[in-house]
Amino acid sequence: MRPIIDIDHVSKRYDSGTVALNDVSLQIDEGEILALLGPNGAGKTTLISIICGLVVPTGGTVRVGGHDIRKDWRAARKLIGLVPQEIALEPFESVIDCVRFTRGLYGEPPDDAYIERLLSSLALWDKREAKTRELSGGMKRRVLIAKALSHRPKVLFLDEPTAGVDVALRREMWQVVRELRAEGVTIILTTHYLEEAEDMADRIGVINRGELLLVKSKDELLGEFGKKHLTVSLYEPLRALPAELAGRGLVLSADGRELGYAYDTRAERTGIAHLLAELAERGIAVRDVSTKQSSLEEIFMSLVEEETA
Ligand SMILES: Nc1ncnc2c1ncn2[C@@H]1O[C@H](COP(=O)(O)OP(=O)(O)OP(=O)(O)O)[C@@H](O)[C@H]1O
Repeated sequence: MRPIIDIDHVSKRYDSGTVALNDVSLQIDEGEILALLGPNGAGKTTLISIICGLVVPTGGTVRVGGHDIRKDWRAARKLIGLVPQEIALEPFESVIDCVRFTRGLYGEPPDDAYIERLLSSLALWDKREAKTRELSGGMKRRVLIAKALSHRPKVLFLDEPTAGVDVALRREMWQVVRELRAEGVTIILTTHYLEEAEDMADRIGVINRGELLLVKSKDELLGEFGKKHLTVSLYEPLRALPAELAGRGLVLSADGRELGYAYDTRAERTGIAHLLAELAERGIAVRDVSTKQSSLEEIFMSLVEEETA
């Protein structure tokens, strides 16, 4: 299957000299939800802005639906909707006019039946005649989504759509996103809420300092990096790891009081029973054991820290 978005060796150096993206390549398939994670200033908005034609890359090419975003920008942009980070709406315009207007900007003929369906699906139909300044923050965010979908794009970018939004509303927004995906819209979102990415995304991309560190399916990421950690506290500190226990991935803490062991919960044999038996055999008395599952948050932090180190 041809990807709906093909990002090929894209770089961006702003006039200030900041290198916001360094040789990023990424293919996004039709119908998937991709979450882009990364700390502040990592380059996420720059990447989205390049694909949407708002920022010009200093290197590389981007194709949307096979159309080069620079040479064939009109066709490429028709396929894209963007929900920006900042809420910017005309305060005295009605909801319906504002959505109709955006559709017109894309050169699409009026289609009130579609606009009605769109506003209804976003629970905005009752508010269609309200001026946007009369809306709550959550409603305003939904108007931004309606605007972004007014020309029926195939790809929707959501740049931190739930930043500063309360928990109930966040759930509501995610319901909207799920429904869009069910209709076949490809969704690329940036978020700082890792549980959101864990909950929603099919694939997760991690960006740090302008580099795409990895892109993996969420299950693969959690499976590969999402190990469980066993910590064994010892009665007597060890000076060093006994030679017989070396080479098994055991780590002795600096004070010698704890043995750390990472294991894959999906493995048939985790090796824990064996390990505890061997400790007992060597007369190493165990005071306590605890286990912990690594979350996406820890995986993310370890990737970013590893790269920064
Ligand atoms: N117009 C600009 N001119 C100069 N530098 C910029 C411009 N826009 C962004 N940058 C810089 O590029 C880098 C990447 O910024 P970007 O907004 O893409 O990051 P981000 O990952 O979206 O961050 P956040 O999570 O904070 O939104 C930052 O160092 C930022 O200061």
